[in-house]
Amino acid sequence: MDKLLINNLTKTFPVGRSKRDHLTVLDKVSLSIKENEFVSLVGASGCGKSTLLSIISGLQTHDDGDLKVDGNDITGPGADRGVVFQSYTLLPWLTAKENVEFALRATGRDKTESAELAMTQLKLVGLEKFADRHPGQLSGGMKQRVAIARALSYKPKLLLMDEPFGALDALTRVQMQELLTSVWEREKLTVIFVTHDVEEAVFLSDRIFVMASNPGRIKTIYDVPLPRPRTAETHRMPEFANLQADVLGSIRSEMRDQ
Ligand SMILES: Nc1ncnc2c1ncn2[C@@H]1O[C@H](COP(=O)(O)OP(=O)(O)OP(=O)(O)O)[C@@H](O)[C@H]1O
Repeated sequence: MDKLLINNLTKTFPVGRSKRDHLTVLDKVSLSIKENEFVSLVGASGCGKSTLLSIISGLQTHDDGDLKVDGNDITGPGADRGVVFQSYTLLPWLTAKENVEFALRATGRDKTESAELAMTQLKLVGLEKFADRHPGQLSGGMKQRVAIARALSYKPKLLLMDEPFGALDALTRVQMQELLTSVWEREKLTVIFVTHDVEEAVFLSDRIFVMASNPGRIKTIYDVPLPRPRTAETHRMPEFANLQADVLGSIRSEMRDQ
């Protein structure tokens, strides 16, 4: 069954003073993503990856086309979708646990249930010992783990991630990729992951969607037939390097055509 179905999605932004001047950022984007799939969106800067993710999250509206999660139209943000951005977006005056609790309270859970669920989620990302720390006392990787715990706390089945590991150092990034893969497998999530890092996309994904720019659209879809679980060994497989080169070539050829 399709977890997400998008049909002929179009998005424009007004530019200039006249109402008629607009920039078409996404042009008739159609795609479907199956339950429990891990999909990455890659493409040149400005091709519309974040806009597409933001429309799926319900934080931005679209002009035309249909979007459905589990067969239901997307009309705004909802607890069926969790979102993690590159910037940590934690509330600095709340502890790690309180940040997660805050999101849970917003979905209508009472104080006791929110506190219990928040600790369960922090354990899931290995942060139970840091529950009482404030964001300013946590490393970048830890903050991003809190953001993942928060996004998963109300049990969404579709997780939307926009460059979530972009601000992390290389080693922490690898650790976070492994953490995400294990959470994805355990929680049977469907993930849409925006990244500039093609190696990261190949390592994590079942499929990679390369987007083209001006206007943004899906250019090529690559299957990633690498076995799971993926490990450090996976990076050394010839198929890994070949696929990485193909995806990079597709992005570069698109940039040359612009
Ligand atoms: N609120 C807005 N108003 C006008 N134009 C916008 C707005 N938001 C985004 N755009 C434009 O839409 C296009 C797509 O932007 P978007 O951020 O989705 O691209 P992206 O592929 O995520 O880029 P990057 O990889 O650099 O993050 C860009 O040309 C951008 O300037």
